[in-house]
Amino acid sequence: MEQLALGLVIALVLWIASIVLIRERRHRRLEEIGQLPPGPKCWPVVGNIFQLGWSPHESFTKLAREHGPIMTFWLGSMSTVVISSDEVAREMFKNHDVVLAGRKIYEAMKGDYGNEGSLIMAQYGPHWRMLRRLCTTEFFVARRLEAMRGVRGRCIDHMVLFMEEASASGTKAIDVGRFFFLMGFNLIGNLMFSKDLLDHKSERGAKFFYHAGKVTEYAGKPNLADYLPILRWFDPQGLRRKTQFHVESSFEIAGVFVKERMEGMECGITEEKRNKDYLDVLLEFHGDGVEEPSSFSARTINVIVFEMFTAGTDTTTSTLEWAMAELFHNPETLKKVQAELRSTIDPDKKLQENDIENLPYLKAVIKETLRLHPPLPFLVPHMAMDSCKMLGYNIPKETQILVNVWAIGRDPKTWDEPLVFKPERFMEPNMMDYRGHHFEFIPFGSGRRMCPAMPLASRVLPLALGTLLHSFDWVLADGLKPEEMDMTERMGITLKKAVPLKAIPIPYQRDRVHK
Ligand code: HEM
Repeated sequence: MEQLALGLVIALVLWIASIVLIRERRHRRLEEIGQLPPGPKCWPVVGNIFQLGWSPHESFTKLAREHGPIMTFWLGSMSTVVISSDEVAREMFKNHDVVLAGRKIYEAMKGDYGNEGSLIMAQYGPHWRMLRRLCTTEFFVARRLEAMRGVRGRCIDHMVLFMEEASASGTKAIDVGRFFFLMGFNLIGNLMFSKDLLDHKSERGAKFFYHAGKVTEYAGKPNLADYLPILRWFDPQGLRRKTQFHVESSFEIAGVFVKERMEGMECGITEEKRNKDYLDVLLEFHGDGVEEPSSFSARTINVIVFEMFTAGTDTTTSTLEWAMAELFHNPETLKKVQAELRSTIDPDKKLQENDIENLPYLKAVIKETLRLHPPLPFLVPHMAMDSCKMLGYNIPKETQILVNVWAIGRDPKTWDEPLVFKPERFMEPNMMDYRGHHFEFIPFGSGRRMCPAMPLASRVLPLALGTLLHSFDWVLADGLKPEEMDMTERMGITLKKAVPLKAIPIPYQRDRVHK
C-alpha cells in the first residue's frame, strides 16, 4: 500500500515537472521568436487561471489598466491575448482580420459537432466562406427579411398574449426574460421550419428547447480540460460528455422536423401557403458554384439549424432583458421612451416595423443597452491561424484572441459618464452605430466574422421592446423601488442578468391617459 502511494506521489511529481519543463521551453521559444504582449506574472501549470475570477470581463478590464490594452494571459497552457481598447481593436480588424479569423474550439464542443457543417466554430476557409455566403445571400438578406416581416410581428404578438395570460390581467409578476426567450425561440423556429416550437402543445418543441438550453449552459461553463491538456482524457467536469448528449438529443428532434418536410415534399403533400423558410433554402441548396459541397448532408442541416437557435436566442433575450432592467432602473428614461411611442403610434394600433424609423429614442435605448451590456462581452473567441506581428508584438499561432467589447463600451476615454445609462448620447448627430466601423462600439463584432444576423437583430430588438412598452405599463414586482434593483451580471455563454427581472405588465388603456 505504502509502495503504491509512493509510486503515485513520484508519478505526480514527474508529471508536474514535465509540464513545467514543457512550458518553460515553450516560453523560451516564444521569447526567441519575438516579444509577446505584456501581461500579469503567471504560475507554472495553472498560468493566470486564479486571476480570472467569476466575472472574467471585469477581471480583464482591471488587469488591462495595469498591463495595457493588448495583454497576454495564460489559461493553463492556453495562451490568450486580450484586447481592451478601440485602437487595438481597429488594428486587429483593419490589418489582421484574416489571420485572426480562426476559432478556438473548446473541449465541450469537440467531437462530431464543430466539424461538419458548423458556421460559428468553422475555421476561416472555404467551408466557412460557403456557409457565410448562404447567410448573407439567403438568410439575412433584405429580400428574405422583408418577406418574413409578418413572422416577426406574429411571434411578438404571441409574446404579448402569453404575458397577458401569465400575469392574469395585470396582477401577477412575470419573469420578463423567460418571455423574451420564448419569443426568440419561436422566431428562430419560424424562420427555420415555419413552426411555433413552443405553443403549449408541442412536446417535441419543449424537448428541443430543454436540450438546446442545456447545451448553452454547459458550453458557457469554464472547463479545466481546456486549460490543462492532461485533463482532456478525463473530462473531469463531465462537460464534454453532457454537452455531446444534449447536442445529439437536439439533433434527433431537429432531424424529425427535417425528415417530415422531406417526406412531405416527396409525397407531394402541400402545406398551407407559407413563405420560403430556411429549411427550404437548405434542402434546395445545390452548391453555390464556388465551393464544395453541392448539397448538404442531414448532419450539416441539423448543425446549421441548431446553431441558429443557440446563436440567436440567448443574445436576443439577454439584450432585451437588460434593456427593460435599465429602463426600470432609470424611470425618467422609461417615461421618455413611452412618451415617444405613445405620441407617435396611436394607442389602439400595434407597433409596426415601419414605425421604428420614427422612433429615434427607442433605437437609442437599444444601442445604449448594447454598449453597457453586450451579450457576448468577448465576441466569440477568435484564434490566430498563423503567427503574426501586431503593434510590434508577436502573436503566436493558435493564440486565443478575446476582444473585450464590454471594456471598450465603458472606456472613459471614449464615453462621457460611461457607467450611466444615457440613451441621449446616441441621439447626437453623426453618432456611431454598431455596423462594425466604429471600433468604440462593436457589440456585433467587426470584419469577416462579424455577426451575420445583425440586420435581423436590428429589426427584432426595437420591435419587441417597443411593443412591450407601448402595450403595457409596468410595475416592479414586490413593490421594489428602482434604486433597490439588483443589476449584477452573471457570465455564462452570454452575459446575463444574475437576478431575473420580475415585473407586472398592466395593459395600457387609452382612457386612463385622457382622464
Ligand atoms: C442581440 C443580438 C445579437 C448580438 C449582439 C450578436 C452578436 C454576435 C457576435 C459578437 C458574434 C461574434 C463575432 C466575432 O466572432 O467577431 C456573433 C456571431 C454570430 N451570430 Fe450573432 N448576435 C446577435 C444575434 C444573432 C441572431 C439572432 C443570430 C441568428 C439567427 C445570430 C447568428 C450568429 C452566427 C451564425 C454567428 C457566427 C458567425 C461566424 O462565425 O462567422 N446572431 N454574433
